[in-house]
Parts: sequence; C-alpha cells; structure tokens
Amino acid sequence: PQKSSQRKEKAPPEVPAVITDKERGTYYEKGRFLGKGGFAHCYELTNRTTREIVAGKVVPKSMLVKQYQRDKMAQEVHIHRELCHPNIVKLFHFFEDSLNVYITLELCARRSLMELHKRRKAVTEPEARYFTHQVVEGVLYLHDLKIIHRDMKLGNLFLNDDLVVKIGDFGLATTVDGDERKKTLCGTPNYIAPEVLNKMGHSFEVDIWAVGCILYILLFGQPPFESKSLEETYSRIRHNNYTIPSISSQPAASLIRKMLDPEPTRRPTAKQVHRDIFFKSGFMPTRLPVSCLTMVPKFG
Ligand SMILES: COc1cc(C(=O)NC2CCN(C)CC2)ccc1Nc1cc2c(cn1)c(C)nn2-c1cc(Cl)cc(CCC(N)=O)c1
Repeated sequence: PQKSSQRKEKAPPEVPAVITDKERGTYYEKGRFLGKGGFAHCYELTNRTTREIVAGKVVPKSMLVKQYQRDKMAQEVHIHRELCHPNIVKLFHFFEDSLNVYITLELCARRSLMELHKRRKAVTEPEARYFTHQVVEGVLYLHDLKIIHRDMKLGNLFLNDDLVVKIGDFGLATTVDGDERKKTLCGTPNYIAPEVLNKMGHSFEVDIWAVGCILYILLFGQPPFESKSLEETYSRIRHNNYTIPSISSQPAASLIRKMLDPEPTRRPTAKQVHRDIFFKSGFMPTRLPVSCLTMVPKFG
C-alpha cells in the first residue's frame, strides 16, 4: 500500500477561480497550470487590479498536517522572502485561505535550464559561460548572506523572457551560524556532494559542488556521475569517479576539477569561482537570443 503522503499527493488542490489575499485585499485570477513539485502545484495568477502575472505555488493545508512540514515551509518562506537579486527568483507574497497556502513568485516565462538542456543537450561554451556566471552571481549573493541553497539543479534555475537565470525553490535552504557544519539535510538534493553522502557535516561548499555539476552538464550534455541506478551514482560520487571529455577547453576542465574536488575545503569559494579565468577565456555574451532554447546560436 502507498504511503499516506503519496496517496494524498496525487489529488490536485482545490483552487478557487479567484484567489483572495485577504490581508492585502488582492484578488488573483487562476490561469494555466505550470507544473508541480513536492506538495505544490504552480499556476499563472493574474492580479485583478494590476493585471500583472505571477507564478502562484499552491499547497493544500491538508498536506501540511505535521508540524515539521509546516516548519519546513515557514523556513523556506522566511529565507526566500528577504532576498532581492537579479539572479534570484523574487518571492512576492505568502498568504492562505481556508483550503490552501499560497506563495506568489516572479514568473519565469522560459521555464528552466532543465528544459533547455533536454532540448539542446550540450550548449556552446559561450552559452555555458553566460548561464554559469549568472548562477555564480546568485550563489555569491546567498553565501554572503550566510545562506546555503543545498538543492542547486537545472530545474531550479529558472529563465525569464530575456533568458536571465533566476535561482528558485528554497525548500532545502538553510542559514549558517559562524563556522558550524550542518549535520542534517531533510530531503535529497539532486547533485548531492560526497560530504553529505558521508554525513561528515556540510556547508557552503555543497553549492559549489552543484555548480560544478551544472557547468559539466551544460558543456558535455550529461551529469558527471550519471549511472543506471542511484546506488551506482552515489558510489561514483563517493569515489569521485568522473571523467572530463577531451573536447573540453583547459580553463573549463580546470574549473570543473576544482569545483568537483572531493575535499570540500579545497573547493573554490563562490568569490573565487566568480573570478576564475574560465569566464575570461573566451566570448562571454551579455545577452542570448531566445532561439538558444532550441538551436545553436550564431554569435556575430
Ligand atoms: C510561463 O511560465 C512557465 C511555464 C511553464 C510551462 O510551460 N509548463 C508546461 C505547462 C503544460 N504542461 C503540459 C507542460 C509544462 C512552466 C513554468 C513556468 N514558469 C515558472 C514556474 C515556476 C516559477 C517561475 N516561473 C517558480 C518560481 N516556480 N515555478 C514552478 C513551481 C512548481 Cl511547484 C513547479 C514548476 C514546474 C517545474 C519546472 N521547473 O517548470 C515550476
């Protein structure tokens, strides 16, 4: 028999055609379904007064029965609502009605790097430079605020109409006090670092590891530790068993090796990645045409 949460997850939430944020007296018209993740379903919501369209995450209260589930959601909102940066998805409001909890967020109309990756596989080095540089700017902002994202992955790297990258989904994020090493992580990051697998305590370096995986996928079209099974993947991560294709440029290979160092303290900080020669070793587009979502761009 299915676990109770799985059974409940199947039922889409009851969402009224007009959603009311009572506190602010704001009314949203529910638009098309955008997707789902965890307990949330996401819809386009149109503000009735301003006609602005936002991404609305809807979580049925029936899914937030256990205190730890409410606490996790409160932690996600508490961290995310304070953030303001061009490469971080903006969280606008958090409110509830009798049925659901709602979070309104910056709409990123071109979905995420996951869909671009599925369509293009490996992208050109200038595109990889362009996207990774923006991700690193966002990570630098978070780390300066003592926040670890802990679930950096292509599906959480959203794209707006100008193909600006925006880090979203702070469901696994946490704050660090002083030099503490985090001991627990409730959830399963996609690009999980070895120190998390070995439960050795982890910190900011786990985000650098994930950025290393993201740069690797953008350049070579598949994850560095990809395997048939999760156990095999975890074993390859533990043994740092990956190869960099010979087609790689030297600056790219060198930066990836540093970010995928099995020893967290040897990995570069976000600041050091931001200054790495890889970002100066070739053409860095200031913007990308939306044609990049489907085909190799012709740079002038
Ligand atoms: C117009 O903006 C979007 C469109 C679509 C889209 O076209 N989805 C289609 C809808 C139809 N079905 C059949 C295929 C996917 C998907 C996402 C959009 N934008 C969009 C979606 C957004 C956000 C910003 N902006 C944020 C922030 N959180 N979420 C969010 C939240 C959840 Cl719970 C689930 C998903 C889906 C997974 C994914 N990575 O797309 C996304």
